[in-house]
Amino acid sequence: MGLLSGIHAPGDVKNVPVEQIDELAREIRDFLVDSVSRTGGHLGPNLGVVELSIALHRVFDSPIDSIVFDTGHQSYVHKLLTGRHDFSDLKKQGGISGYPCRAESEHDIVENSHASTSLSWAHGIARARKLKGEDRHTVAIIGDGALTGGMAWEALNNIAVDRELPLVIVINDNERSYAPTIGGLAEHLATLRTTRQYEQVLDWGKARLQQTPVVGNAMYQSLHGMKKGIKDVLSPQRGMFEDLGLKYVGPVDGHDEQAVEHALEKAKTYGGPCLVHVITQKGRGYAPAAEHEGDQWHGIGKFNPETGLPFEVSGRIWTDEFSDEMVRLGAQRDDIVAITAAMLIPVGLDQFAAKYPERVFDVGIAEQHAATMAAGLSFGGMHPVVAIYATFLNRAFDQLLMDCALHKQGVTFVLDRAGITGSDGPSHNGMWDMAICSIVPGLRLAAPRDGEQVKAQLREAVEVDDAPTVIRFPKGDVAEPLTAVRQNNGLDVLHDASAPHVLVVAVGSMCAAAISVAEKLEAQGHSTLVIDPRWVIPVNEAIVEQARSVGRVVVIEDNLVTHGVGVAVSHALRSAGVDVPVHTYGIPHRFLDHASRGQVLESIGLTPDVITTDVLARIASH
Ligand SMILES: Cc1ncc(C[n+]2csc(CCOP(=O)(O)OP(=O)(O)O)c2C)c(N)n1
Ligand SMILES: CC(=O)[C@@H](O)[C@H](O)COP(=O)(O)O
Ligand SMILES: [Mg+2]
Repeated sequence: MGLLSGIHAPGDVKNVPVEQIDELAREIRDFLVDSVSRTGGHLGPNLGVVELSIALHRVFDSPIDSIVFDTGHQSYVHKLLTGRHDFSDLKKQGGISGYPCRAESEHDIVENSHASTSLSWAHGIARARKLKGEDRHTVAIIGDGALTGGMAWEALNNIAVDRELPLVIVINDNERSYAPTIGGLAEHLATLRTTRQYEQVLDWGKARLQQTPVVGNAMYQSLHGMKKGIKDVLSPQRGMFEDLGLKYVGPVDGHDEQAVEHALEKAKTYGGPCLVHVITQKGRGYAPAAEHEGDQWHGIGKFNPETGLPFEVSGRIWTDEFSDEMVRLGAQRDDIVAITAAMLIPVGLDQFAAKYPERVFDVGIAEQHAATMAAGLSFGGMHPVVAIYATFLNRAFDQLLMDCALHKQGVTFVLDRAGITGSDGPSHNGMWDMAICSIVPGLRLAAPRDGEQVKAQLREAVEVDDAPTVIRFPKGDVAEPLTAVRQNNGLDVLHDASAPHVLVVAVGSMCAAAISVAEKLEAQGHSTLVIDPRWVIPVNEAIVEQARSVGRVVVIEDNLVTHGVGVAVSHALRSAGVDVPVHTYGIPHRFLDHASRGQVLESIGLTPDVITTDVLARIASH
């Protein structure tokens, strides 16, 4: 690995002779395929931005200039070009993050992996530079998928009138989120791409005709006269961005490094907000990725680089339980519709979509629109199921509160990746959903403990037509079935005790851990009853009644501990005058570094051993 091993900082990128840039790009692609084959990661997006990233670091001067990546999953090449070459522990505990990370490098700015924020970040940074009179450039790189997020358009609306602001916006247009990008914007970008092909055809035609003796030049002139007409047909309104007041450069072949450099230089010297439309291909240079229909290896596990075949075949995951039950529900009720925010396959709606294509809506990376569109669908007599990752519900909180709950609309939110996800870093943990849902009047939230409960609770949820309902479950392999030993006032008893001293309230995926805690406490002489309320928000009154006859209550949840179910149970007991100690165990009130789910749970003490030891200590203290 010649050239890449010599790249320790952006200055080294600038010093690569032009004629060796293609070799550097080849080395980077070889590195990405080889390294990610051993760790897994976002191979497709990063293979698509090799030339773009090289050009960015040759035109701009990071960290004097600020390079802001949207979502950040496509920043591996940027990391390589800023001297970080050890990807052996990518996304693992203590290893390099899969997203920009300020602790790793002064070249990294936005760590948030929630899409569509880069333009707002860049607007603020550029405006600050201007106010301070600093001659520093700001460039944002936003994907065509992230550009479907409403926040990006809030930013563009503001940036467009900031006409003296030196700000470059690169649209990395690979026509994909996971699946092909949807909506009017995607169609407009396609029109611009067509224009590019049109221009190339015209340039080709001009050259040929002008070489044709006698009639050629006359024919070219008449064709040129038609150009306006053809162009209007091909791209009736090339200027959506220009109509906003933004300078538009492109479309540019994103794999022609010199062309990208030229366009970036043009944008950089423009002196005002300038948008560079770069056409790239996800998975570029590695056929198994580039030719993968589903998502062009947006995110991939370990694989054999020779064959492109996966080394890991995942077992049945929580998502599969939801996916299968949605198909069954869809057959029984034609009012059931589904909404995804550009993640049809990852959230498990692909089967439902295959059977009922007219009843699935992919709204792009637009969770806010998804939530309120669902309110509208409900008002119109449908029962929408909004399937998103738990962490992305944060973005649609006001729509959940003020459109779904205030209007008592029967909308079901299915939150995948709830709780600790781990390897995708702090902004991907689904640790806030039960906190924000707990303050929504009328909302009902269920946390299934296994696959059977996912199916059962989904069915119960879609029966509710006068309030939002939420089902939340974690990433990865579905839990072993946990059968209740008996029912008690709507509570599933998972571990029984005749005269319990301790009542453990187990939430969702923490039920197995709760049973283990009970067994350990009983080994120390403390009889313990474990219940799974199933529907955990609002607090089931039966918990309050059960708590009247015990010495203490323990609540274990895979959610923010300071604002989750535990706090709600404690409040319910206080309000009912039940004066027993309540010990809550969950995720601490801080952002968590990337590591595996198991390692993070271990690091925060959300394990049976640590919980048991703490409960025993509290019993001993009073
Ligand atoms: C608010 C939000 N919703 C969903 C996601 C999940 N997600 C991660 S990357 C991605 C697709 C991004 O597409 P694009 O911006 O075009 O980048 P590309 O992967 O094509 O480079 C999505 C939907 C997210 N990160 N943030
Ligand atoms: C970048 C992004 O938001 C997702 O691609 C993220 O990597 C979630 O991946 P999983 O679907 O593996 O949880
Ligand atoms: Mg894209």
